[in-house]
Amino acid sequence: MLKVGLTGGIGSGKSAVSSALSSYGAVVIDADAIAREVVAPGTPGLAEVVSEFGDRVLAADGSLDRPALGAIVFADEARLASLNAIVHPRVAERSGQLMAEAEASGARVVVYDVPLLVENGLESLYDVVVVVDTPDDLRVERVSRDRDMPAEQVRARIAAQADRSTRLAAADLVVDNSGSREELASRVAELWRELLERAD
Ligand SMILES: CC(C)(COP(=O)(O)OP(=O)(O)OC[C@H]1O[C@@H](n2cnc3c(N)ncnc32)[C@H](O)[C@@H]1O)[C@@H](O)C(=O)NCCC(=O)NCCS
Ligand SMILES: Nc1ncnc2c1ncn2[C@@H]1O[C@H](COP(=O)(O)OP(=O)(O)OP(=O)(O)O)[C@@H](O)[C@H]1O
Repeated sequence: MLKVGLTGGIGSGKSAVSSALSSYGAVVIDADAIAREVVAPGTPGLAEVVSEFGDRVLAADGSLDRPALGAIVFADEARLASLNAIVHPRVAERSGQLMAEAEASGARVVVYDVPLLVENGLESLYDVVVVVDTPDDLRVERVSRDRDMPAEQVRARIAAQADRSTRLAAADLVVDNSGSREELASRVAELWRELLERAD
């Protein structure tokens, strides 16, 4: 099984790439989705987050108030490090389980979609590291256009992540997403051919 680490900063287009790879037949594991599961209502992860940050990060229904927590941690490096220390080990454990399940199921290519691959030094866990590369300004424009997130909050997250050259230095393959969605689709088709060759 070929293990692919797919990374890129906020709004680079990882989800678009991983959903196309999934339609070609890759098994996709999504770190952002796992990071939500491990702090779902009733989990020890959520209890730990509340004990660290207080009730102000709980919504009225008892779930995590993600915008409230985001506003705290992306304005303060030390607070972000505390959150990461709670969430990341749980994400690592769960994604390791899912990776093992993919292997047992006979998957040929598994793609781990993870924004913080470079930041967390995870390169050696993968046979191939794919970086989705999109200029910062375009990422700010796309995310603030498509999601309910003001441009300055997107910039705060960019500032909390590896810079472009650091991320590119870790790449075995790069997918340029500075063009249209159609251009991205044809680049992902090429990427899939390349991954299949490497899986043989
Ligand atoms: C702070 C939280 C609650 C904000 O939630 P929100 O729904 O607004 O964002 P979401 O989780 O969908 O993340 C969107 C994007 O923000 C960026 N981002 C998220 N967490 C981090 C982080 N710790 N460091 C840098 N960038 C981050 C990533 O590009 C991610 O794709 C949430 O991001 C979180 O719990 N982060 C810590 C866990 C984490 O590192 N997740 C990333 C993958 S493991
Ligand atoms: N080539 C493109 N042209 C225009 N919009 C795009 C293009 N590629 C992606 N987008 C849009 O940009 C936004 C960010 O893309 P996507 O959600 O795939 O990024 P991501 O890397 O998964 O982000 P995150 O790190 O926040 O999870 C989405 O709203 C998506 O629809």
